[in-house]
Amino acid sequence: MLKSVVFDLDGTLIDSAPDLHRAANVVLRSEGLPEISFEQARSFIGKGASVLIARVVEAVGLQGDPDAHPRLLAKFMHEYEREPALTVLYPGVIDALARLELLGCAMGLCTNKPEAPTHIALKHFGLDRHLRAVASADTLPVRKPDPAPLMKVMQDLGGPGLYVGDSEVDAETADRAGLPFALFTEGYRKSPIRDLPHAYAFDHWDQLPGIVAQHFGALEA
Ligand SMILES: O=C(O)COP(=O)(O)O
Ligand SMILES: [Mg+2]
Repeated sequence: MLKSVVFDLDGTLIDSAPDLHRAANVVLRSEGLPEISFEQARSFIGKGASVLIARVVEAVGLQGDPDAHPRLLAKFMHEYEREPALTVLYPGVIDALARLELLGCAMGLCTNKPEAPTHIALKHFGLDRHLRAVASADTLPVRKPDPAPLMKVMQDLGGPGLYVGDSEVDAETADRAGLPFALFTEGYRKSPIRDLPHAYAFDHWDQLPGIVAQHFGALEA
């Protein structure tokens, strides 16, 4: 039986908040504006770069300036499209992906990070060799929580399966796609675990192969 497993990227496979925070503050400094805190940056992640910069613009009180968003977003993309410097894989990710491969899973990615930095990060961390299909924020005209990118990745893998992510956006996306959701609890969610609809939850990647085996085993039984 087909075992499709699709992952979110930021806050799920990689802890990228430090690089996103750094890039946002490089932009703010270039504008002579006050920097944002790490906690602010972390809370702005989830709906892609454009929304992150909209929140930055609001945080520094520039929402009245119509040029601020496009200008800061262009600077941010320039700053962010480079090799990750402060980003790390969550512990156990590579082992878990190797074990999922042994279980015969077809794996893919559905992220709200734009294509260019997505592919730089996947290659940097050696994740690309495990992922047969990828949808980023700009792959389709719509992005998460619209279910279309997730459904496209599942289709590219051969059929529906499990979505694994860390946020409110991911839980909503899986729900709208009619797919089961596994919540990684150590990412960038803002709500309590119980408020995010999920079939499974895990706080360390060494738990995921067991969850996946149980999920598809139950379907086979
Ligand atoms: O870059 C973002 O805002 C979110 O990215 P993610 O969908 O991989 O969590
Ligand atoms: Mg995420």
